[in-house]
Amino acid sequence: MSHHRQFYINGQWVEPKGQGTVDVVNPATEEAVATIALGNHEDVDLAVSAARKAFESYSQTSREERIALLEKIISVFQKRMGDVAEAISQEMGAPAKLSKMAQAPSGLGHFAVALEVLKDYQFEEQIGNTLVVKEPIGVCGLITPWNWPMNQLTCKVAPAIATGCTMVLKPSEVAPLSALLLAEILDEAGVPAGVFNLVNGDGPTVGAAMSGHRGIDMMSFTGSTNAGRHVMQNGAGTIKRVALELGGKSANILLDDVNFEKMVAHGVMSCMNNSGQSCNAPTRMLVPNSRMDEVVAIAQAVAAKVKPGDPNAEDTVIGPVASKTQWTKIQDLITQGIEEGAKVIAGGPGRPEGVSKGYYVKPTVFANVTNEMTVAREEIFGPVLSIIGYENEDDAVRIANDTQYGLSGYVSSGDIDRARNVARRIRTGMVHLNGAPLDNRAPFGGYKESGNGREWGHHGFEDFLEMKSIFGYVPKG
Ligand SMILES: NC(=O)c1ccc[n+]([C@@H]2O[C@H](COP(=O)([O-])OP(=O)(O)OC[C@H]3O[C@@H](n4cnc5c(N)ncnc54)[C@H](O)[C@@H]3O)[C@@H](O)[C@H]2O)c1
Repeated sequence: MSHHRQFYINGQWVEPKGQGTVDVVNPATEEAVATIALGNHEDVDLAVSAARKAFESYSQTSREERIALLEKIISVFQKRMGDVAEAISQEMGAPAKLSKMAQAPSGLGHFAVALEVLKDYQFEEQIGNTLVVKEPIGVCGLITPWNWPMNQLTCKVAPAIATGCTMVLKPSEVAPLSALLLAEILDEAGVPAGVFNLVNGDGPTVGAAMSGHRGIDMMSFTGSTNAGRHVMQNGAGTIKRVALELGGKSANILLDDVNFEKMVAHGVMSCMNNSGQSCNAPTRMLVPNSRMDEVVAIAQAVAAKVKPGDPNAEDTVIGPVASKTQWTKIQDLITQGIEEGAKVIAGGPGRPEGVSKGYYVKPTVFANVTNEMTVAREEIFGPVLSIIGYENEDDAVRIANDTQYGLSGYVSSGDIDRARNVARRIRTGMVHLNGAPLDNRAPFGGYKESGNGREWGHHGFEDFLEMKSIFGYVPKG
């Protein structure tokens, strides 16, 4: 990648107007692996102008033309999979195996799904003598986080391209390498100039300039609930659509008839995966009070085997967390958990034994947590699990729903009907039954302060489309 300090605007790599720079730090080594430029409002203006101009023609392209374009993007992306995986590990510390098997493929997956959806998406609907048409919303502002960097980028970029929108992307300044690679991929695939534009920068400068921009019709934001609030506030002036995918504190309810050995282990591992840096991670494990001792013993044994290690080592299960800021925030929350009376049954504060470099966190499990404690309420975004006891099924549902968040939920039971029943009572945008995996053709998103948009699959097209009713459009013949 030779374009670290440049932005991709109107089909070209250009010098930034903003004067600032920031280092991209590999969290495993604490060493800078690249330096990127930080843009300003002038860079945003240039990118928005390019996107507005391109919208005139790109919004008029046919379904077939966009299908051909997505096919080309997929073939170039496949060629660059190795580079993508490597960039992700460098910028945010995911183990090489996770980058290769999950992080990079999830990015490609959204292009593949968008292609399939586009092939027979219903852009028009006849209602009596009215034709309802769904049209591209216009220029989209895309802002993404660092935790699943390529996945977050493509679940926005792919539907935007598929629906005929043009866009300005600001990726996370912590992990911008995936986005620079994506720009190279889209350029090689022949995406028309101005359809996709990339400006690097920080949230309060570039992110805010985008959110408030008159030339941007819609913002699609993924990140923390706090930053999402800013985007919504800044977007209010122009009444633009603001689609938000925000934080979570998802409950994992283990009903009393599960195989505890299996599902406690699954719950611990799902929480620790990606060093706990997934918005939908099952960070609150809800178990019957009567089984607490058994659960603690299993969780302790499982967590003890999760050794954080060098992302490049083949057997590494979890790497470091993404940044020093993140490491410090996690340490503070672990300390607060202890101060508030939660019992540490694995991990705890400080770096893992024998580690002196890198932003490594000990996989930490708290037991005897009450849902009022900070570790049960705040999104920690690290390998930290809180185990909370409940009295009965109603109590479990009450605790699961007693949170500002509503992203995901997890329910396990030996009786699938019981699990399905409980799933319907959980106020979240997604629920996993008995450890079922995600499905990238189904909507991903949250209730409450976890957001208001839905990404992935054909539902993910909707944020990028406007609806127009054409009355008197009498069907012919
Ligand atoms: N619901 C989801 O789909 C989903 C997926 C992944 C991550 N997340 C959430 O993302 C967060 C972790 O990512 P993060 O630390 O990068 O989050 P963050 O909110 O700090 O940053 C996310 C993005 O927002 C930008 N930003 C920050 N302040 C802004 C502002 N005032 N205006 C506009 N943009 C601004 C950042 O530069 C970055 O690009 C967690 O809360 C996690 O739950 C949610």
